Amino acid sequence: MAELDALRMQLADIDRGIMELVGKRNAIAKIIGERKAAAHEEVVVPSVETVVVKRYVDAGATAGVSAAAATRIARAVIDESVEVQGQIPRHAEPKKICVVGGNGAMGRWLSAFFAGRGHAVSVAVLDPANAKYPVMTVAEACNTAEVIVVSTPVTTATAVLAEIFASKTSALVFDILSVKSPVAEILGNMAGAGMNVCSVHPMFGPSAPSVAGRNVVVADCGCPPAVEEAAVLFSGGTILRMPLEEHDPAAAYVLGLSHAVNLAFSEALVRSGFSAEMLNAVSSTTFRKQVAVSREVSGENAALYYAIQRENPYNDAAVGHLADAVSELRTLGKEEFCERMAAGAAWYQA
Ligand SMILES: O=C(O)C(=O)C[C@]1(C(=O)O)C=C[C@@H](O)C=C1
Repeated sequence: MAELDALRMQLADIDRGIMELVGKRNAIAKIIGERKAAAHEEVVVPSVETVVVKRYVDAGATAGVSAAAATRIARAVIDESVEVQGQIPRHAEPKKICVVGGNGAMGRWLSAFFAGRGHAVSVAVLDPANAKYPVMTVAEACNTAEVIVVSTPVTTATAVLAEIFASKTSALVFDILSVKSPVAEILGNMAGAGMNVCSVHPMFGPSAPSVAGRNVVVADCGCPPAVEEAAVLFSGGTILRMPLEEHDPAAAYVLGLSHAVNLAFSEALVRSGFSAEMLNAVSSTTFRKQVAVSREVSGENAALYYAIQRENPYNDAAVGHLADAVSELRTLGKEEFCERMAAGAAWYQA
């Protein structure tokens, strides 16, 4: 026992040393982050990350650490420096920004995010008593705000955009909907009428600690300068510029399909009659990973997830591929099964 205790104390010393080193690494990452913030550069640099991961794997090989563990450790320290860099305030030219729907989960996230960057944030909300920022109406925002963010559910976004359209405001206007088809026409009409409008989709939820390392789609609906103006507001994130019509076909896979897989997985578990406790006790590696994702998905905003399944017209095809693939899996011969598995592996490699 005494021997084990002594060995554990040695490990404790090493663990503290590792944390000290990670802290030193964070401090350097912070300085790099400050330089990036000043230059409005993205936090994540994938080419550098590849070099860093390789460095860990190579050093691990010399030190007797498996490549898998070295990769996980590399990812953990890189993710940590991305979060550190994400907390660094980015000083943009301060703007008067009104978040319509500022009491919703993403509305609150955006309000805090913009306020944290020194912008003057106001909100247009149905329940002013619960607002955390000064409240104004959409009409007032059209007269006074420099940026109007439509962060309402898809069901009300068109009416809000119509009111903004009618005002002919000169403000930068964008929505943050997960599905763009229902608003594509009005956004195009607004741009056609010379308004400063684009469409943004932060590819993360309201629990994100910062925009660093997270994808933000900034879609062009006919006014390219609006895309650049909106991109600056999200500087530090990984900005993906695309034409608006390309958003929903891709979102059908990165949102619709991946949600459907996880919802169906949870549904199958509910139908199984087994308890979570029982299956977790016998879990395999794949089951454990899948449960972690599906469990998180099952706790998300159901109304939003319903809209993502139903409002994107491209979803049917994406989820249709899933339904076909699952039903065919049950009858495929061995050879075809192996071919399809190989085709899947090749798709990821490409
Ligand atoms: O080299 C940088 O630019 C860093 O910010 C450091 C670092 C790292 O932790 O190694 C972090 C984030 C980048 O994506 C790449 C590398």
